[in-house]
Parts: sequence; C-alpha cells; structure tokens
Amino acid sequence: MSTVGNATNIFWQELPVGKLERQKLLNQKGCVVWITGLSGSGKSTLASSLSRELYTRGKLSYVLDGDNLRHGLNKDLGFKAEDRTENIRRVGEVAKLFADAGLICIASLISPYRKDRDACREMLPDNNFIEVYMNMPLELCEERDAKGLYKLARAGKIKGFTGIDDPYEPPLNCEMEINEKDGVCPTPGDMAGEVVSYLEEKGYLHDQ
Ligand SMILES: Nc1ncnc2c1ncn2[C@@H]1O[C@H](COP(=O)(O)OS(=O)(=O)O)[C@@H](OP(=O)(O)O)[C@H]1O
Ligand SMILES: Nc1ncnc2c1ncn2[C@@H]1O[C@H](COP(=O)(O)OP(=O)(O)O)[C@@H](O)[C@H]1O
Repeated sequence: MSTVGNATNIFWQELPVGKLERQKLLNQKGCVVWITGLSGSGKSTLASSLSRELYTRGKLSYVLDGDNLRHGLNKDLGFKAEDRTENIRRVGEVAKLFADAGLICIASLISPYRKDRDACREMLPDNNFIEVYMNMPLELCEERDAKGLYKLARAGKIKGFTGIDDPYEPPLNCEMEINEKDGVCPTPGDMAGEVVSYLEEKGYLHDQ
C-alpha cells in the first residue's frame, strides 16, 4: 500500500496478460516516437506519413497529436509554461500506456522544454523512447505559416508563441534529427523512411 501524489491507500494491481505477450501477438515492440519542434516544422506531417508507412508494413501505431489532444484530454490547458509542462506530462503518461499495450506510439507536440521531454523519457521502461527533432529553421516554419499563427504572433495578436516570444529548447542528445539537406527539406515519405529504418535497425518491428 502506498501514497502516490495526492492519492493515499492505493495498491498496484497485477494483471494476467503482459507486455511481452501483447508484443508477440503484434510481432512488434511497444515504444514511443516523440516528435518535437517548432510549429510548422513538419511534426504532424511526419507523424502522418510514418503511421501510414507502418500500417502498410502491417505494424500497429497510434498518433497522439498536440493540436488534437487539446480538443479533449488537454482542453483545460493553455500555453503558459506550467500548462505546457502538464500537457507534456499527460501525453507522456498516455504514450507510456500505448507503448505498454505494444503499439508504436507517435507523439507529435512542440514540447518546447527539455526537462519535460526528459521526464517523458524517464517514464518509459527500457529506454523505449525515440526522440525525433524536427530541426527546421524558424524562417522556413514562418514562411510556411500553414495556420496563419506566426502572422498573428508577429502582429502581437497571440502572446507567448513558441519561437517568437516564447522559448524552444532543442534536444541535446536525441535519437534522430530531421534537417534540410543543401537547403532542401526531405519529402514526408523520406522523413518517414528515415524513422522506419531506425525502428527496423533497433528491432522494434519484430517482437524478438
Ligand atoms: N502560443 C502558442 N505557441 C505555440 N503553439 C500554439 C500557441 N497557440 C496556439 N498554438 C497551436 O497549438 C499547437 C501546439 O500545441 P502543443 O500541445 O503541441 O504545444 S506544447 O507542446 O504544449 O507547447 C500548435 O500546433 P502545431 O503548429 O502543430 O505545432 C499551434 O497550432
Ligand atoms: N517535408 C515537407 N515537405 C514539404 N512541406 C512540408 C513538409 N513537412 C511539412 N510540410 C508543410 O508544412 C506545413 C506545416 O507542417 P505540419 O506538419 O503541420 O507542422 P507542425 O505539425 O510541426 O506544425 C504544412 O503545410 C505541411 O504540408
């Protein structure tokens, strides 16, 4: 019996079917692919092409996209520092559950603070956390401005916009980085291909 956070008198319930058995059913290993980067850097695009490519290969994945989760699970949170931290903590916990279920969980969120991403990494047993940094220049993201938010931020109509008047802390030791090559951004298919190769090489696409 223990106390966890604000919960007292709680027990850990052992369950009969374990992660290894679920992984055997799926012939893959549960893990979290955590995609971080500025708004407009291509996080959702990579998440989409990666999940499609994995599906084509018969691998089960699930995408946790920051924008989408803010419509439900995280709709009580805004963009001040402590809200972003709570946003990342909750998504980290959900991602951990999906990985435990045996899925390749793809989380795509700005996740601007290094300590919050590191806390998610620490939550995962056996280091099954693959941090992918969309290392795209702010100028490119701003030029894309798919949602018109940079324009609003520059006009002072959105306060605390990441990269404009709110910080983004790039990873120091991530597993993968997606960059422009000779000033050209890889295609969505090529970005997904890089991640799939990594997953293949590290053995995530088979259960043993
Ligand atoms: N102030 C501010 N700063 C950054 N982004 C903002 C802001 N306000 C709204 N948006 C929109 O919210 C999306 C980011 O949500 P996330 O949950 O990924 O953000 S965070 O990880 O908690 O920082 C982000 O989506 P993406 O463009 O897909 O990154 C924006 O569309
Ligand atoms: N590799 C890419 N090549 C060309 N355009 C891209 C690429 N990745 C993203 N884009 C475009 O950039 C814009 C922002 O991408 P998105 O995936 O929504 O970024 P984020 O989720 O990081 O905000 C979209 O219009 C998308 O089509």
